[in-house]
Amino acid sequence: MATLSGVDGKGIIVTGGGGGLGSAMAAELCRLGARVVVCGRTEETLGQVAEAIGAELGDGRAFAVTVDVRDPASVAAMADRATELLGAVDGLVNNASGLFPVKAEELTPNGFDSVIKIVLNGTWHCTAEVAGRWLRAGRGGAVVNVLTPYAWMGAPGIVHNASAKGGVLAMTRTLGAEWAGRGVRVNAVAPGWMPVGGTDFLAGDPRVRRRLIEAIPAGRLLRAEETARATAYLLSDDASYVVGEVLTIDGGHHLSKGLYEFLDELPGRVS
Ligand SMILES: CCCCCCCCCCC/C=C/C(=O)SCCNC(=O)CCNC(=O)[C@H](O)C(C)(C)COP(=O)(O)OP(=O)(O)OC[C@H]1O[C@@H](n2cnc3c(N)ncnc32)[C@H](O)[C@@H]1OP(=O)(O)O
Ligand SMILES: NC(=O)C1=CN([C@@H]2O[C@H](COP(=O)(O)OP(=O)(O)OC[C@H]3O[C@@H](n4cnc5c(N)ncnc54)[C@H](OP(=O)(O)O)[C@@H]3O)[C@@H](O)[C@H]2O)C=CC1
Repeated sequence: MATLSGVDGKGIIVTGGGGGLGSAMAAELCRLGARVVVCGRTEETLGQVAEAIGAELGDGRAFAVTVDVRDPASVAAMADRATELLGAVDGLVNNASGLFPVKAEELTPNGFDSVIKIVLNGTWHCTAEVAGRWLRAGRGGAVVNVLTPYAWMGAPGIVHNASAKGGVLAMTRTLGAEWAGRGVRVNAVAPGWMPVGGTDFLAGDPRVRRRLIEAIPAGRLLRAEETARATAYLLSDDASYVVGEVLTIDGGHHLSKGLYEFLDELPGRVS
């Protein structure tokens, strides 16, 4: 019986690997057989993530490397170190991000720039560096960008992050088509809200939590591990014909439109 090839034996870089989703993603990719470099700016949290994975799965599976994705020189140094640690880099997950809720009219130019530099420019710097090495070496690889449905829906209250994610969506489709013929695949996952990491603060407010869950047709929140498994698929050779695609994992949240819940009350409806 044929089995899925998965990420077993692959070397993968996860940016923002010290964060809520990044750390869960790194651990799940390692459980699926990968070896992972978690990178970000904070050495301490990265070390804790690598240590926890080591305690669960054994040494030599996860490594911590510092990087500032806004700085191309720092990204190049991270890629050098990741190659030494992993032997070969087969995949890149662009997960690092920045966000704070703000009314658009109150957002300063520097506030807008601060998020664009991390999310849009940072994704580009990492992709250009890592995929550039694959292209020059004449070998393939897989990039997965972490989006969210508001990359195409928009999100009042976070114009900086929504604009950056929209740019990364265009980057995903553009590079997906530009590099597919040379074995470099670029795809994305678009998870809905997970009560982890940068939006954990929302989870404690019962009004926010209830409103978010009510809008999700699947009727529950997403688990970080589910996003990790979707990412693993796109990184794997099973997805070798998947190019410039966005795998949405949001329980139908972005499709939750219309008046379905009022259907039985509408005049003129024949049941
Ligand atoms: C709220 C709506 C929720 C909808 C829920 C539904 C779905 C949820 C989907 C969630 C998707 C998640 C996306 C994410 O990206 S989560 C990741 C979040 N993680 C982080 O943000 C961690 C990293 N963050 C940071 O590094 C910083 O927060 C920052 C992004 C600001 C970057 O730091 P940096 O050091 O570069 O920036 P500064 O602190 O120097 O500030 C730069 C300018 O930005 C202004 N600023 C900063 N914070 C705020 C704030 N809270 N409100 C307003 N303005 C802010 C700051 O004043 C600086 O501007 P000025 O120089 O002009 O003053
Ligand atoms: N949580 C959620 O519900 C959802 C999250 N997402 C996406 O998932 C991803 C992870 O989010 P989440 O885990 O919630 O957030 P976190 O804040 O926990 O993670 C963000 C990570 O990005 C890193 N980072 C920020 N700036 C830089 C930088 N300049 N260079 C390198 N690393 C940086 C941070 O580390 P450090 O500060 O140490 O550098 C941190 O580890 C994001 O792309 C987000 O948009 C998508 C949908 C829903």
